[in-house]
Amino acid sequence: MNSNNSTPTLRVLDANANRAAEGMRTLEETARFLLSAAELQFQFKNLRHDLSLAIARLPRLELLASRNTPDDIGTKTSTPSEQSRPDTASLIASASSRVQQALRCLEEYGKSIDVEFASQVEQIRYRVYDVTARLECLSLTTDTRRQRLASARLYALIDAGDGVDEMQTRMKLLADSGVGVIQLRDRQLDDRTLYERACVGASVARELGVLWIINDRPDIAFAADADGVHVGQEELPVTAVRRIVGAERLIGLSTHDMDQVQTAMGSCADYLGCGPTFPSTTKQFSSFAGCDFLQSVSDYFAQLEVVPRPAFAIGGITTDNVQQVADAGFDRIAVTSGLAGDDVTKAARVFLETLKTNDAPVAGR
Ligand SMILES: Cc1ncc(COP(=O)(O)OP(=O)(O)O)c(N)n1
Ligand SMILES: Cc1ncsc1CCOP(=O)(O)O
Ligand SMILES: [Mg+2]
Repeated sequence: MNSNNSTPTLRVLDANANRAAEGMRTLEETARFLLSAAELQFQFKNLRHDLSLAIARLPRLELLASRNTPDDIGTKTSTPSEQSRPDTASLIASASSRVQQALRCLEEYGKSIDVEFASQVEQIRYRVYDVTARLECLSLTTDTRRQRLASARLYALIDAGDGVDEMQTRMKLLADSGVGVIQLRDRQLDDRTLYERACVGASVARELGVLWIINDRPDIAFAADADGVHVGQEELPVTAVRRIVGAERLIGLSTHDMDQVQTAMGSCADYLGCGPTFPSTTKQFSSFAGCDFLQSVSDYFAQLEVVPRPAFAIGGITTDNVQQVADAGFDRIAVTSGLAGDDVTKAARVFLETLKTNDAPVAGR
């Protein structure tokens, strides 16, 4: 091919090499900063590197000389969907499709210039299929966790019970009764047993379709592939917890006053525990934030311009006093003993019915 004939081909190659590299960089940054997916980030980095090696086979000077951006009619056209990127999953899907299309163009047009170049690009394209699918799956799982959290009204805290079977039976009963989130809170277990129970619970929770949260221990939540971790004000700060558990897992944070709630709203916590509301048989307290605190949280959330985080009232909540929680504007609760008795199904029904009939402005929507 003489140089005049090859100029349009080189323009296609130049434009698509840039498009593919830009798209890969977008996906790499998404893996790194939004999803904390180190292995996928590494894969995209390798792909970018291998693409540059393949491009290096093309005549660089001629490629640059063929570039004519001002006259490129394609730079002036964009579709409405290019202007809006609603969520991470759509951003990934759109960047993946751009990269794949660009690689296909490189492959087809590259054949006329260098067959080995086309074959290297083909291999890169296959790897891109795999890595982008994994990234998209990861982001969809992440979004699903937050969506499931947003629709949860009942959150149960359990200990590990007398054995795996008992824990599993309890989890099933809770899930069947309408509980959306279950937390493993057991301060008696050694680390090894806690980890093993966390692993079993993670797989049981997946089957039951409930979220599985580990109390206090981001390391165990991550290692056991739980859905998240819950931490208190005296434990690791949520920024440090986020570094351990990654972007896709949920982080819950306990709050006891309005300063803590406001700080939490500026943090990367996914949900709040608000309390203690009433005296509890599960944990001793010398003072109580009470329903006044819950009411202040509801009032504060109602005047926010941003969407508040889901907030669960906690501490001594029973079927006898849950109406007071609802009256304070909450429609989410986290409960241990109130869902540990013989008739869990009945208690859960009363809780859900009381919270549902709440007409007051609701915290966390
Ligand atoms: C949903 C939820 N809210 C609050 C807590 C309490 O956490 P913390 O203050 O760290 O106290 P301990 O549970 O660690 O004793 C919670 N666990 N879950
Ligand atoms: C862990 C915790 N943090 C505040 S209250 C509480 C205990 C919740 O259990 P219960 O519902 O039995 O009071
Ligand atoms: Mg704690």
